[in-house]
Amino acid sequence: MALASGVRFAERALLRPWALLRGTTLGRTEPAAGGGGDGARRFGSQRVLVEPDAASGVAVMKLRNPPVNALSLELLTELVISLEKLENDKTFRGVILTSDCPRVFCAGLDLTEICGRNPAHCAEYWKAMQELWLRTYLSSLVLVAAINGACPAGGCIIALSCDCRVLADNPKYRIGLNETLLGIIAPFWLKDTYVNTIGHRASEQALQLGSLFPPAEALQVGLVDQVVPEDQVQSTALSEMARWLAVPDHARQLTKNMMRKATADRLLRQRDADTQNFVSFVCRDSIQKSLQAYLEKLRQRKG
Ligand SMILES: CCCCC/C=C\CCCC/C=C/C(=O)SCCNC(=O)CCNC(=O)[C@H](O)C(C)(C)COP(=O)(O)OP(=O)(O)OC[C@H]1O[C@@H](n2cnc3c(N)ncnc32)[C@H](O)[C@@H]1OP(=O)(O)O
Repeated sequence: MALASGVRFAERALLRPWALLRGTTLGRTEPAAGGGGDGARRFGSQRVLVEPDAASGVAVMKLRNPPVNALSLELLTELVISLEKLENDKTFRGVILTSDCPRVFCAGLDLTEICGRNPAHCAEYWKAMQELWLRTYLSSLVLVAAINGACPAGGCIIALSCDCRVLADNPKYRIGLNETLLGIIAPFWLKDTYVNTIGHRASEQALQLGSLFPPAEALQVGLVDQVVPEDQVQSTALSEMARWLAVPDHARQLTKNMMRKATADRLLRQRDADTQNFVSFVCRDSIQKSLQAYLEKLRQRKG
């Protein structure tokens, strides 16, 4: 379904979120395997599986957009709506974000959403990306990223927006912002998030070089908080969650807001200009050629 352009994504998501979903089944509720009561029922959508545990107040949210959890417009939309649903349900205090796809947490922007597309589509897509970042970065919930696979670029943005990151110890699971290697540039709000996490000098180096850090280096630079064997990612994420939930919500939430608001406000003040910048940048012929070549390389690499 084509969406009317010119209407802000956030406004539409708030007014009629379901209308944004193309061919999705968001809101479906089904019993979890072996589950019984309400606390064990899972809900979600085609691309986001939510396993809520009402007793602990923690939900596990799994990205499932195979093969690599590329952030399609649909996945972005479903993530925002699932998060909003949990935020509005006072039963929940924390979310563990993880991947349902083997070996990949999230491959970042779905390049097919910005390659060979018209400016209106690119604008709509970018607004959805901004919306997800704003929602996660300012979420009142505790968000723990259980990173069970490769985590480049947009995947790293999602992880960085969480409060805590646990990475599986596998040399193939690299994390970082590799935009420059694709010939594109991380927007200022992404740069700010990086700086807030690993500091100015480390960000300056990593952003320019497009560094993707293997687990030990990611831990050393402060990009993740824990690196653990792959089969312990989930349990470690739960332990981290318990540590964060031990703090009274109001004090933690106000502190989080104090730490993050200025960074988010910077985007909120210039959201339209940021969208325009993105669109005019990615629609340049030279950038389209780079993206096309990069996608081609990814496809050939497979064969
Ligand atoms: C001044 C103005 C400012 C302007 C701002 C401009 C730009 C803003 C940038 C915004 C910031 C965010 C940027 C991004 O996120 S860009 C995306 C970067 N992502 C990557 O570089 C990751 C690419 N993928 C991989 O490295 C690997 O796929 C992998 C994630 C490590 C997984 O490897 P593997 O399991 O071996 O899978 P394959 O490589 O075989 O891939 C399977 C199929 O998936 C397709 N694929 C992979 N990644 C993407 C993607 N990001 N988008 C779309 N499609 C993707 C791949 O081509 C394979 O497809 P096929 O089955 O058809 O061959």
